[in-house]
Amino acid sequence: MTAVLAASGAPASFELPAGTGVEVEISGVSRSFGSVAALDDVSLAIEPGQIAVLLGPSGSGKTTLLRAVAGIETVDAGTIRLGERVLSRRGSTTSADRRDLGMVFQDYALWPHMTVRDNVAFALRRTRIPIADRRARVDEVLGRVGLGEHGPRYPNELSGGQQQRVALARAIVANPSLLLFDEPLSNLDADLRERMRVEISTLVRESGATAIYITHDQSEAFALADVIAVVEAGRIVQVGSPESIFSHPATPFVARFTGISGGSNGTLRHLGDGRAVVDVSGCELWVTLIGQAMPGERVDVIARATALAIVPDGTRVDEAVHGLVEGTVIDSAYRGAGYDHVVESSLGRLTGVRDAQSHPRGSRCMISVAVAATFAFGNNR
Ligand SMILES: Nc1ncnc2c1ncn2[C@@H]1O[C@H](COP(=O)(O)OP(=O)(O)OP(=O)(O)O)[C@@H](O)[C@H]1O
Repeated sequence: MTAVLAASGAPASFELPAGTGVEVEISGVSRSFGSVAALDDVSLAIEPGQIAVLLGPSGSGKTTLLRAVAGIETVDAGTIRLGERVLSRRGSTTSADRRDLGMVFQDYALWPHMTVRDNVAFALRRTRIPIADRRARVDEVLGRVGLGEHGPRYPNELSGGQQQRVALARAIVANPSLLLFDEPLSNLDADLRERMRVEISTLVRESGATAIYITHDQSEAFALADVIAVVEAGRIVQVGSPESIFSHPATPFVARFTGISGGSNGTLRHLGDGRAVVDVSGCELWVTLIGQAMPGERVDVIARATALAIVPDGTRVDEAVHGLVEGTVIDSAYRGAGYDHVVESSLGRLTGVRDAQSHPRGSRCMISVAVAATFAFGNNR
């Protein structure tokens, strides 16, 4: 497969043989540390070649799950199968170096006393690639990540982004069937993070490997994933495509963790087809209903920022598509393509409310609220 590098340095082409991604099946996995249940009956199936992102807050169990898949952590219950082989079960763990995987860590984890070339070559020590061919393979992959000239250097002579590229080269050099990423971008600044995210996505997809990637950054998760698993307190609470999680978050936690503008409590008035009318502080709105609720019940109402826009007074809307709420502008911030406002409204304090023009602090405004991106959750959610 021919690929063109997008990293720093001159563009070049390289031939990388595509590996074959492995199917990953995690079934009923639990792992406790003392009284802390880091993983509680976790199941997840990942198809060959997919990028699965584990998205969750700090302490939710993402790293423990990734380490269990890598064979660095044992499991108390359940199984982890990679392809045909069950590699983890209670009392039995196949070690990481016999799992045909590459790993990229947040802190790069490079050997400081080895050159860049030797760090990458280290991953080939157990492969069948003839020793005489290894140097060429290492240089090819270093070129692929934009570090063709950096082989003789030591890690402390490289920037953070370059060190992470070395780690990436080391992870892919042996063409593993599974790649694991433990928050690989969190030590990089915002601009570099976005570029490296694109490079990782391109490299992983070209390699053909299956990948599991953990992050607590929802925009990174949405940009990278074929499938997202949202992790909360040791459990996977929703699995789906980025689109399905965005449009149908299973719980208020998932909605909040995947980006909201604001929300409030309301009372459900009428039920429609997957939709409902809610009364929020005296204002009636059509919303998307998640789960079950009956008229008269209290519901959590949450709006994504994409649901909201400031509209001129007197705007007429189709209530089945958009509702209207009134609010007072608290703040206005210039965002290049327009302005984001913070507005106090009957739907609570809303952030990221867009308009092409700025509205002064303290002014009244009308906000249109898209039904498709505003959710009501019944009490059972
Ligand atoms: N070796 C350990 N000994 C004791 N407790 C642990 C150990 N490893 C993890 N834990 C606990 O298990 C829970 C899950 O931790 P884990 O590191 O998997 O979460 P995480 O979602 O990866 O968090 P972060 O994003 O902060 O890395 C936490 O409560 C953590 O304190």
